[in-house]
Amino acid sequence: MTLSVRGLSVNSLVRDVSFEIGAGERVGLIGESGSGKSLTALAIMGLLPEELRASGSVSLHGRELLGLSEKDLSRLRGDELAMVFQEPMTALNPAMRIGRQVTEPGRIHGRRHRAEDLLAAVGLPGTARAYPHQLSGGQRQRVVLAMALANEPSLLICDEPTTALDVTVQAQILSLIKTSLPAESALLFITHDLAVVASVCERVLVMLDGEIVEAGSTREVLTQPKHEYTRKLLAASDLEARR
Ligand SMILES: Nc1ncnc2c1ncn2[C@@H]1O[C@H](COP(=O)(O)OP(=O)(O)OP(=O)(O)O)[C@@H](O)[C@H]1O
Repeated sequence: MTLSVRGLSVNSLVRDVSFEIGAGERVGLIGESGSGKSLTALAIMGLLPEELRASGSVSLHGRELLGLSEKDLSRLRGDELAMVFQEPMTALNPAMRIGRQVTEPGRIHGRRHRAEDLLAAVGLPGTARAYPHQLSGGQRQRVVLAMALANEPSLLICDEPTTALDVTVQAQILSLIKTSLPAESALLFITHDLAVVASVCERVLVMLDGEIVEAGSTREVLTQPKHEYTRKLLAASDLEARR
């Protein structure tokens, strides 16, 4: 199993969360704002703010991550573990050329990549000498994806990666995630958009008030939701209208 989360709690904000993601599996995590999706992701990455504490177990290929030293965690991040956030500028250095930024994760982890190759793979040939402010929001998110995927992570976590982008660009980024993620990588995709889950994920977890209240195949959960909260989420979405 690539990722195994067992009884994960973050203070009392996330409670007793358990799920697994196998190699190549794409799993959605949905739920309303404040339900604990981001804290779950940050706990897996070892990036919780100092005042919060995770308990339970998070293991990657059988190796326990909770309690690892910052040094060991930073060795995993950008290599085995990668994360893409909603706002690409949070992951980019405004004063560094794009080409150098995309090769940085490789350099840190002792691998050499050509910036041009990484950028071409995300549809941005010829941009290596640009600075982030010279790119559009969608192009910046492509750069972040190029960085996240450079070392072919075992697990990629995307936290609302398209929410800050306009609709046409959202579709391009989603299709890029689907096509450029290595076949063996596990994906945890956080979104509030059920149409996105339907297009990207084969399984989905539904979070409410810090707990997972429903889990199953995307088809099952979106067509025959068991939990009342999932039914409400579906009723409130325009998923049918977009089909
Ligand atoms: N550093 C913190 N200290 C205390 N409470 C926090 C902290 N960070 C987040 N919370 C609270 O934890 C709960 C879960 O937050 P989280 O960001 O995981 O929600 P979310 O489901 O990702 O929401 P969104 O979709 O808005 O990002 C919220 O009630 C939030 O206010």
